[in-house]
Amino acid sequence: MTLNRGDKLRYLDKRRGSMPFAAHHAQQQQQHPHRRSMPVDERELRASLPPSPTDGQQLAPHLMRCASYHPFTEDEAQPQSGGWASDSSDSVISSGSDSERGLYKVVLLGEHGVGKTSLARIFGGVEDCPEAEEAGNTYDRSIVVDDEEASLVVFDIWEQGDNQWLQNHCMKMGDAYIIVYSVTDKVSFEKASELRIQLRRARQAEDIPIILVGNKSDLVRSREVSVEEGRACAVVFDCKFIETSAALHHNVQDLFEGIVRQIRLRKDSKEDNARRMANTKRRESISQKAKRFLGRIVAKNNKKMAFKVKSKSCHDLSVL
Ligand SMILES: Nc1nc2c(ncn2[C@@H]2O[C@H](COP(=O)(O)OP(=O)(O)OP(=O)(O)O)[C@@H](O)[C@H]2O)c(=O)[nH]1
Repeated sequence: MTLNRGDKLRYLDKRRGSMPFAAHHAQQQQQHPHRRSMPVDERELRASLPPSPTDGQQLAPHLMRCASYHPFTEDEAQPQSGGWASDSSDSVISSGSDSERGLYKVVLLGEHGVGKTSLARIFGGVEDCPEAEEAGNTYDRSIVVDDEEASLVVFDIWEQGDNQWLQNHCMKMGDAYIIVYSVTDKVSFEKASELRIQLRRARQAEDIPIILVGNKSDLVRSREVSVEEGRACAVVFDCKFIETSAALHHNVQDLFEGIVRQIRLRKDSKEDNARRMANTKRRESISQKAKRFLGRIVAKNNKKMAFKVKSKSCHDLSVL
């Protein structure tokens, strides 16, 4: 959706229904769409974070309803109960970050017209709804991936141009990022690389899940970016890669499931590392420490090998 500059923020006060991916679409249409409200301006957007998830009412075997978000008004300096209210009345407020509570913020980045909104609307299940144009720019829902529920809030608020505050905010707020380009537009592909660099700068020490998405793969005749170029870019920028077609709903579900898997894999490996470090520190002798040190040097020399392995795995969204 191409909006005039400023439109995206202006739309933030609108409400958005949550519905399923295509496979469940017909079934979901009969159910009540879940709605959420968004902040009206920058002040409220700032105040609105972080929300907390509380509810997951079953909508379909694969997709579930997610908690509603209520932005704070000026008079509400901090929400009494965490800023989220579930559709059911029994909101439970817990301490800890959103990601600790299993709510993940996924931010879409990319040039104008590459298909960010189309992908987000498919995720939100509202692409064919008459209210889609009226709706806001965030899409929240819970999805079941590998038999485990995860709640995602997908933010389609990125704006190219000179809204520095919004851009900085986008770069900092995400638990995961989807950088979209159009395979029919080389400039958008180059922009995707720039965005990856910007993101790396903004989140230097962090290992955030990022998926590079080549959208519009259905437009075969006007393709300007090959699959190989996309994959090579993902390897260089150390992120995952997938081609999608929002028009055909191709790979869109895999994309959002993939982002959940990438988030989980990092979370698991962080926990494993912490556990391993604690154990190692306790037991490690000097000779073992020396071995580990040498191991690291050898690993550095094997970078070329690592590159090859990575290029094979960058399209596999279920591994690190
Ligand atoms: N053929 C084809 N068209 C697509 C696809 N995805 C999006 N489009 C079309 O491309 C145009 C732009 O799509 P949007 O989803 O609005 O793109 P956007 O990135 O949100 O654009 P901005 O809101 O301007 O940043 C629309 O006309 C879409 O229908 C796709 O996979 N295939």
